[in-house]
Amino acid sequence: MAKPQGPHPGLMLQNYGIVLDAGSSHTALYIYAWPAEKDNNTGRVEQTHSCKVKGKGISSYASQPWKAGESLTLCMQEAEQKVPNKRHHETPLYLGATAGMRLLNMENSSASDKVFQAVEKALQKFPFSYQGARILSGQEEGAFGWVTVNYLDDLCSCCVLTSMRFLSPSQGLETTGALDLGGASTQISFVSDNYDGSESPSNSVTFRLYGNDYNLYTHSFLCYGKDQVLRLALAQQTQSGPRTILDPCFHPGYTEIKNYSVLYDSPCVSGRKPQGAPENFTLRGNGSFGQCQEIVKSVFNFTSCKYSQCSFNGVFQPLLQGPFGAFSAYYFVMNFLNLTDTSIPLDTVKDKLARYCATPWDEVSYLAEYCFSGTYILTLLTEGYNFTFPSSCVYFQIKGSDAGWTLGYMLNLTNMIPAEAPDKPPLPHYVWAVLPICGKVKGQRMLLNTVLQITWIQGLFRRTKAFSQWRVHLWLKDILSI
Ligand SMILES: O=P(O)(O)OP(=O)(O)OP(=O)(O)OC[C@H]1O[C@@H](n2cnc3c(O)ncnc32)[C@H](O)[C@@H]1O
Ligand SMILES: [Ca+2]
Repeated sequence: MAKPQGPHPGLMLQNYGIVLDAGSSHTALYIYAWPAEKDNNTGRVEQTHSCKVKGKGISSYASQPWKAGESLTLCMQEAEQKVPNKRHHETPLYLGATAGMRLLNMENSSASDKVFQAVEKALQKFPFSYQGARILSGQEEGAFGWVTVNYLDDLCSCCVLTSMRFLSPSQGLETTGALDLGGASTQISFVSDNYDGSESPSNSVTFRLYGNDYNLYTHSFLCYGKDQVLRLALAQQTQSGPRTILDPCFHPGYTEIKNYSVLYDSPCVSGRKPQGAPENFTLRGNGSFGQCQEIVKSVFNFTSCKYSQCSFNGVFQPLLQGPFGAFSAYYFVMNFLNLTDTSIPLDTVKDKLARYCATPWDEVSYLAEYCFSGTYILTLLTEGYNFTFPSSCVYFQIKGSDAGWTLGYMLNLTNMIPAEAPDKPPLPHYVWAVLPICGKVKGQRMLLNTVLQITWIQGLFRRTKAFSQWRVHLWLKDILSI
């Protein structure tokens, strides 16, 4: 007699979840799917589709809020096509806004409310199970980015660190830090063995792993995303209200007329607008990496630190402990500049960047900001966070599914982080590049048992209503096969 056949794998019932990442520079929609038939949602979550919303981020529609809602329509229609009809009503739909809306809310909270009303109205027209739109705190953005990176956790499958990640004699696993560089803010999140969270509780997310308490350190620097930091650097150079500046972060021969009001129209710089400045100034590039780095350094404050150690601006940061996955603009910029090659030492990276910055504008001719952005990233990593290449490991995502806070956010809100070890690899394989060299990782290694389970997220999360229900079971890939 023929054996009864199970369902064809292609016909397996899937559950879906949709998250809209309303960033400062643009909005992106992500669809995630996981097998519906698994008990307790233990199947692996995969990103099945993404859609980049045309136009700028929703915070740019402050003066025409209805357009913020309209801007989402095409991607939402695409989502309607991609999620099977019969799953629409059960598919949760979330929108999380980050630094652009944080800034708008600081500047004009009623404008921010109107944008949210317009967005809600637009999203509720679709047949999904709408679960709300809100601004994420910087800590949430950092912590969910970290959850995503560690959930994906395919980080080292293609790089030299594979064996290093399982170094401990007791077969422990080291978690992976997360570095996110957006347009308006930047996040750093990692677990450091010698950090118990007491020195700076606002940077601490405490969680319990198999009977042991661990602390995630996370900090979000508002105004230190790459677009806002460019404003900070330009504000630095226009304090006397000049008509022309010679900017070393732009290519020789580059010229642009900049409007003072537009430049200073952001809470990151608005308090510093020079009195009596003319309407416009002319920015002329002179392409000097060294001088550019001096300007970029001047937007960091290294003078005050009331803790045992700080990154910058008086913000506590424990001893770095890697590896780290760097995504968003870290990847866009370093990939564009061809600087993700694992074998390039830091000095060579600097030489290459110096040559790029010095390239005349008529030989580059588009995308003027990469000299500035590359210089900012190197300065942020080495001077801001104190990465000591080549003794630290930073990986730039170079392909595969998108890393970011959205997956971690959805896993949390749907109580979906699996309670059992995954039975297949997570999202399609990540490929990461190492910059510049993966060497000895500083600090002790975190020792975990064969199964890593995050249960209660306490500390910061316990203090916020959104997290009062947080119960996470995070199983990291490969652990059972160690
Ligand atoms: O996190 P926040 O600060 O809210 O901002 P965001 O979410 O909009 O920020 P992104 O990571 O999407 O983008 C960061 C920067 O990279 C730029 N960027 C976004 N997508 C890009 C791409 O595909 N190629 C090159 N640059 C990109 C974008 O203009 C921003 O300056
Ligand atoms: Ca972002």
